[in-house]
Amino acid sequence: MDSVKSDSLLSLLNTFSEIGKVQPAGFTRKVYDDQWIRGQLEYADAAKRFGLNVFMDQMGNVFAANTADLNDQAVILTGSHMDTVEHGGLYDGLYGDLASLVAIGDLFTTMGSSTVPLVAVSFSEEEGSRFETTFSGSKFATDQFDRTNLALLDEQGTDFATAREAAVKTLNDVIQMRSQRLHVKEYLELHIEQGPVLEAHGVEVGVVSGITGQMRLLITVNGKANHAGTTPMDMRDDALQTANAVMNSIYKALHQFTDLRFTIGKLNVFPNVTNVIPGKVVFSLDMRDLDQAVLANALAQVRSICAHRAIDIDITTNVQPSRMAPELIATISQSAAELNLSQTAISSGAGHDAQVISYQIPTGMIFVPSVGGVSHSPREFTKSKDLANGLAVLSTTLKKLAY
Ligand SMILES: NC(=O)NC(NC(N)=O)C(=O)[O-]
Ligand SMILES: [Zn+2]
Ligand SMILES: [Zn+2]
Repeated sequence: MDSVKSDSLLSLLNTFSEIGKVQPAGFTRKVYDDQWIRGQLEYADAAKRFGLNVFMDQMGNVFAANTADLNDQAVILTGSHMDTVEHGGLYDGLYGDLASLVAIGDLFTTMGSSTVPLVAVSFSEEEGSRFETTFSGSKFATDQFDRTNLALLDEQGTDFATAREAAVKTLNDVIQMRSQRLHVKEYLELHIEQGPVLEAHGVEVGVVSGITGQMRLLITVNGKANHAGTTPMDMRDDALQTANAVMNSIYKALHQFTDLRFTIGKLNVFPNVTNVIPGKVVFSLDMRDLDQAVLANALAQVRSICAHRAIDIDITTNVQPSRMAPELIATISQSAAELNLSQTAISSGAGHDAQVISYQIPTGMIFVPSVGGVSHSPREFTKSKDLANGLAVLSTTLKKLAY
């Protein structure tokens, strides 16, 4: 595999190792914040250096095409997301984001225009780390975005619409707006595995077969805030005590499922003061399974645990499991074989833009190993050799599909 491509990728990753860097370690680029804007601008600059044609949409998704003249043509789209979780790693999203750009830029430099136009994309948001909505970039690009999400507030009380407008305006000073939706024929996404399977089996490339369904709930337990010293124990309505009982029942009930993965990862206590009985508790519940019926059953159990109490359940994410397109699985697999890389079929327990896009457009995904299976952590790491392998598979696949 040629080193020019992987050198460009490593040098771009190096540039981005300053964008959104936080102390003591890791990266935080939440959608529309200053570091996110910096990232999208840097992405656009890199795309221009490759001679690609850069444009954006109203959501702040940034695109780079290998032709200036797209019109209505069906294109092949490839990319990932610019946003991170709070204190995330360098590679989640950004790897596929930058590798797509390098792959298309390099093919354009060495082979010129393609028969089917190639477009790289840096999606605005996938993680749901600023607002309680996920995949808003890829959903917008495929007309699946629910506009009621524009009213969602972040923790500082800024709404989605206002944050978006300001960021998009800044980007639009240097990136041209294209209001016409792209006509996408096929979508490809390269991503780190974020789990331990490839490394454990000593396999270089994962050809993704499907992506788990995902349901995220916000559960609000209501009680009555009152004085910690004067309110007798049998006369209080302590929201945290109720939440604690409910969480324990949820752990117990959901542990009965065989494959379900569930996490209570967020807990907010109000007013969160030592000498005040908690008046309200909000906690998250993230549930994943490849079988939608299992998720529906788990949800029913959670609802029954919460019934007859002052509890509200808000479903903030509900994405169906998805299958990658057989013909793209075959092409990716063939590319890996031609490059003499070891490969395996793998399903994804993480959600991806590829997931929501696959509901509408034939989609394929490529994974490379994550050291120690660590992700959503500053300790996330993928070796340069594996980064280069993934890029080579993506590039070979794009060449087969578009030239
Ligand atoms: N690739 C990801 O880390 N995705 C994450 N984010 C979404 N939106 O699924 C997740 O939680 O799995
Ligand atoms: Zn992630
Ligand atoms: Zn990701």
